Amino acid sequence: MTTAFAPSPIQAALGTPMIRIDGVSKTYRGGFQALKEVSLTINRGEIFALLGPNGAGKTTLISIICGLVNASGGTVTVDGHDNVGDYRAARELIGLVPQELTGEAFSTVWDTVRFSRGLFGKPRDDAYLERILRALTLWDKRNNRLMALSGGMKRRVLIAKALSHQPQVLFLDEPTAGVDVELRREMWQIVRDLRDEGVTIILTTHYIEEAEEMADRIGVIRRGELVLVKEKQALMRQLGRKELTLQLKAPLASVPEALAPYHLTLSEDGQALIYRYDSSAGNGEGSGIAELLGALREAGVRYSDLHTRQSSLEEIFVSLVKEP
Ligand SMILES: Nc1ncnc2c1ncn2[C@@H]1O[C@H](COP(=O)(O)OP(=O)(O)OP(=O)(O)O)[C@@H](O)[C@H]1O
Repeated sequence: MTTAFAPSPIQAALGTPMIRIDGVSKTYRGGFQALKEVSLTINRGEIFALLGPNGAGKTTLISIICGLVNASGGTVTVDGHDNVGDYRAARELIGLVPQELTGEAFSTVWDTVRFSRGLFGKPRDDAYLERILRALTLWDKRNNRLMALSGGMKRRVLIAKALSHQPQVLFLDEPTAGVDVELRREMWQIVRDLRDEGVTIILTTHYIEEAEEMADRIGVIRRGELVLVKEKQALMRQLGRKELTLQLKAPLASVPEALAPYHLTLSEDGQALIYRYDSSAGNGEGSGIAELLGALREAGVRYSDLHTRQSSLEEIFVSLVKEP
């Protein structure tokens, strides 16, 4: 899908700040503090994934940026427009993809997207709407009523609606919650295509795999605080651990004393030894693997196979958000 979505000038400014969140706090009526002094800059053309356990404050933050919830303190600008003082200009730059389609069951796909565009006061542009429907493979369904669409098609209508007014920033709230693996991959491709056109993407997700697969940067929220913001690659390099698994030729009852310095773990069935090491070390020097293999030989432990694995973002995430 080439240049279906975004107005082209965006491309020129990739990497410059698009959203600035400065000291944003939120205390709900009743006194619950859902956000504490959150500051964050999101750049044009990046995919930013916001992770955090249930109730961490993700939806609150997104709702504040989109102007749906008032912050108790702090400021948000979208492409330089204050999202309170200059609400209309800021909101016009944003497309929001909610989790579920509500309401318009009897409307057709075409009417739905046209209506959404109209809500932003944008002039009618059927050629643009045709392009987005074609890009989302909804064109053949344009005269179908929403209630007659499959779950996957409905998800695409949500994206088409959010894109109908040509936003430069797209928020996706749990974009693939409850969808099957095939559709999930399809949605990921759609999001990447949007990013490639210069649309800035912010997504919340519970699927760590989704962030691992797509995000350029990751922010982790925990109890209303932004506890970490990092490039995904750097995060995985820094916090990741590598694991070497050795499949043994004969099972062991326990790890031999001579191998104690390597802090090996023996699998429950005694058939495999697992060695964990820092992923910033290579496979050679520094990782201790050469020494370990030598020590295994000396201890008479023979193995039939070995493989390495990098810890996933999921493991990193769990270690970051676990309660102290
Ligand atoms: N309108 C409200 N009034 C009072 N408390 C609220 C309100 N909305 C949210 N909260 C509370 O604020 C906290 C953050 O909620 P929020 O919906 O932002 O979390 P979340 O990270 O999006 O969670 P989830 O992953 O479950 O969607 C929660 O403890 C929630 O109970």
